Amino acid sequence: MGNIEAIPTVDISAWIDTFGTEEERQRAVDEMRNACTRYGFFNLVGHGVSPQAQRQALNCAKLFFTLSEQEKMDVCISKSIGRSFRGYEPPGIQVHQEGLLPDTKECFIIGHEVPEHDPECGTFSTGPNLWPKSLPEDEFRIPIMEYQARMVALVKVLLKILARGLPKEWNCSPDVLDPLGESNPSIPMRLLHYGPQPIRDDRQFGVGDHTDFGCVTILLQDMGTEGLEIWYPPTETWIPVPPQENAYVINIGDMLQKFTGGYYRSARHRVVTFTANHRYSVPFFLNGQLKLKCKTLDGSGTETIVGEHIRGRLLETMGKAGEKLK
Ligand SMILES: O=C(O)CCC(=O)C(=O)O
Ligand SMILES: [Fe+2]
Repeated sequence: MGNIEAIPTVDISAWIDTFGTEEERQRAVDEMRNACTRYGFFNLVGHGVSPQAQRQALNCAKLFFTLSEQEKMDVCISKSIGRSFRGYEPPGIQVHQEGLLPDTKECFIIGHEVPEHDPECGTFSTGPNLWPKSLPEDEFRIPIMEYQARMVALVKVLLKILARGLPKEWNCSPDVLDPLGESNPSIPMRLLHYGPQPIRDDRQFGVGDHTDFGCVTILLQDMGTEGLEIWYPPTETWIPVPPQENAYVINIGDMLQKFTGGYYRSARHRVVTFTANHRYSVPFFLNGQLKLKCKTLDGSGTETIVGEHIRGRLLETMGKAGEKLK
């Protein structure tokens, strides 16, 4: 077996530009299927999101983490309504594996904006976002919500391509994955910051070895801040996934792996931060429509309710800070 050193790159410009030919669109389907059945990860290019929009999202992350401890704690997750799970999560909360220390990352979580008067407000992952008072709207809230809308549009295209890549013999409709991204799906986006960790400790990571809980993750990494690695079982090695200019890293999560009976892989990954550098990244997670009942598409019959699956997985990692989700 050859030396596997990099995840594949998939170009979806034929699905974004109206002049893409059928042959080019099918090529993107085939490439994405290969990437998702084999690695569960790929670099995405030709996605149509401008470099300016990407830079602005990262700048919002950098801006948030210039706030003082007090300003960050003013929008702490514990202040979000019910189980809506929005706002600032301090470092040292999530633990992904027994024996590992809690993640060093700190993050700010933004979801679908649901007003307080909505009857669903306060249910899991559903409610108003928390916005820091000291950050001007046009530098923070507005660009973030614009970027979120871009991510929703992009993930809908990815669902179309992934649906077309499913095995022919399953006879799935080309729209079979669409409901995951419809009717106000759960779409947490995390502005992430990893502080430097100059002293190496094999139990301490930026984010410890884990799989994502939801369906599809669209990850934006800041150039020059390496650290993401994915586990590749055939060679039993960690493959580094360095940031690429203007690209995204896409990965499949546990919910889509379940829905497709394991056809698309939810791969283990982690963020190694044994460096003196800061790292910023912005993952957008399509968890899916929380009430949706997903019966395994291969016909084997197992049914999973998206919201129950996601909340259960989150609770496993949140320790005491997860009390509010119970
Ligand atoms: O920061 C990253 O590159 C990845 C973070 C991650 O894996 C996650 O938040 O699930
Ligand atoms: Fe992840």
